[in-house]
Amino acid sequence: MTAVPLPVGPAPVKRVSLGRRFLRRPLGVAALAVFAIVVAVAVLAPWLAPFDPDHLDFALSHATPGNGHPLGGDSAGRDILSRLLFGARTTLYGALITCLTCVVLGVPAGVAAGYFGGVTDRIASWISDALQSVPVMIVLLVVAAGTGQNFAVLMVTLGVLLAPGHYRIARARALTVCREPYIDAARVSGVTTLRILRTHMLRAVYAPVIVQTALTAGIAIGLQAGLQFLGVGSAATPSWGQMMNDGFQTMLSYPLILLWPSIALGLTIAALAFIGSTLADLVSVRVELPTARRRARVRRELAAAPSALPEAVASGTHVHEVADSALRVENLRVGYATRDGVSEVVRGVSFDAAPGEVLGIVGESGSGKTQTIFSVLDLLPAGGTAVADGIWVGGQEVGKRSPKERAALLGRAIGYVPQEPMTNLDPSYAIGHQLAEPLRRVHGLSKAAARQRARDVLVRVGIQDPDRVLKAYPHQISGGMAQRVLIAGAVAGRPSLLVADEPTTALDVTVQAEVLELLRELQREYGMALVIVTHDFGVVADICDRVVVMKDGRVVETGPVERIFRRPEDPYTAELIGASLDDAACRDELDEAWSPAGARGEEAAR
Ligand SMILES: Nc1ncnc2c1ncn2[C@@H]1O[C@H](COP(=O)(O)OP(=O)(O)OP(=O)(O)O)[C@@H](O)[C@H]1O
Repeated sequence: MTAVPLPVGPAPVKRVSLGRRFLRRPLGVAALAVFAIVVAVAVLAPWLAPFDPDHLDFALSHATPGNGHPLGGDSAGRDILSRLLFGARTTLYGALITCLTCVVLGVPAGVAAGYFGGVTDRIASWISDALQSVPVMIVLLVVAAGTGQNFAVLMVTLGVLLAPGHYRIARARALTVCREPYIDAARVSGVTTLRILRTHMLRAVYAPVIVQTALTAGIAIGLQAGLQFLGVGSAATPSWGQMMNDGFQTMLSYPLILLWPSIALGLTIAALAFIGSTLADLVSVRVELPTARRRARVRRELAAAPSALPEAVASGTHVHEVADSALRVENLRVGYATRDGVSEVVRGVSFDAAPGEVLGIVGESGSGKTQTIFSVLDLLPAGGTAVADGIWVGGQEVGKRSPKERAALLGRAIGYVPQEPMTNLDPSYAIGHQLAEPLRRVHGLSKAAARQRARDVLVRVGIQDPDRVLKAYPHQISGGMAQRVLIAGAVAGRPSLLVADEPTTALDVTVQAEVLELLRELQREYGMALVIVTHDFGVVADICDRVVVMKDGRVVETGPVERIFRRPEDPYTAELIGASLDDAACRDELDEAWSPAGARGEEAAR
């Protein structure tokens, strides 16, 4: 076989900052522009205002727009535009005090409660719950009465009352993050608690806190205007709430006086709400999905890439006729849209597997094994695009079918065993439910029949006490048992093709051997084709008949296991075998096992 020249690795996918992603949302940008104008107006009010906002001119009382007063005059004879511009200052100043108070009190308390838990969490959560049950407006009126209507104190009080919003968000995020393995890693490497809180935890909460702050600012502005409308605050300081109060009293005869501050207030609150919701969208979806146009471009570029098929076929990539294959993949390409074009992660991969055959797809981390398999299953992550000359399952072309039709193959024609047993079982449901539910939904079995089939299949995969396991939750069984459960789920529907993605990586050595043996037994018993993805040539040696070696998204070599071990044609394959089987004793055993007189015999070697 001729070695395929290796391409350079795929271009790294650039991470786009939150700010830049925000600027791609038209609604968010419009809201930000409105808010920026309000801020600019507030800062530049002394220069922009045509008149002193407190200057009284009785001739201007209830004046309609015109005569140098674009928005007219209020009931006391003051220029409405000037008061509106200065009112923006009061409004934003109040919102700023409230938001700062929320952040300063709520975020550290939430992070500490989530990280330390126990008494800290209980006390902080109790205070937060107590604050939430307080009637905000009444407390503000009492504080206004007690402090001589001090505006700053009122806004700080409002911040204290709204701080539970920030607290809850920071606590929830901290609770999730503090269980992450990288936090444990930081702890064991001697990083101080203060540093972990400052770096990892605050970094994790900052995005949702920004969202919450934008929403809180809107709420604070609304409540502040409500207080001013009720007459709280100094009459000497222009504010939108006071202006609304003035307009409200003359609403029927001079409606414009009420209209201007209402528009200013409405626009500012709406802008903050849209900024908040756009940020919330961006924070919850960290990876931006390419638009339909970019996706179509990726598809075109992948399709236009030169085909690797003729050489691959010539070198024995396909050894079965289409009709005789359980799985056949021809010239598969997978790409992701990047800012500079397309990052191609699978580049013209072709292989096939016959019923009853075990095919290993082997390669180092990042070589494209999982992307290849996920393309077959139509489970590529959002943003990934697969293009192929053909994908056949059981002799039927499925690559051009709709996503719904592809999904219908899973659990019926194709079974799938994932890499991480624990994370693939839902902790909220008992094992029995998780096994029986797909049998009922996909195969239409009755509840009792599905449960019986689930029990039978658990027995078949070697679970000693199936009745206990059926009732158990995932955290009550070991990793090895969980993998057996997933294998049971994958074969329960009697698929003709079983795909296993690194099924032993998360298990210890003894359990690995048992799981491989089980897969081999089931594959023989049900006559399935088994496609097993692995980075380990030891696994290939254990159970595979043929192997596809991948690197940088391409097939570098393919052939029967015996031949590949004896005479790897590509230096990369030799290197990979050496890295996996560096124990001389093991190698000797393999050599012996694959001697012409060995168990599998010369006949199987091609
Ligand atoms: N969502 C994604 N967006 C962009 N590139 C991706 C994405 N997922 C995977 N890739 C890239 O695709 C390439 C192949 O990844 P793949 O997961 O198939 O590797 P692998 O051979 O299965 O390795 P491993 O065993 O470590 O999972 C890698 O370079 C990876 O960075």
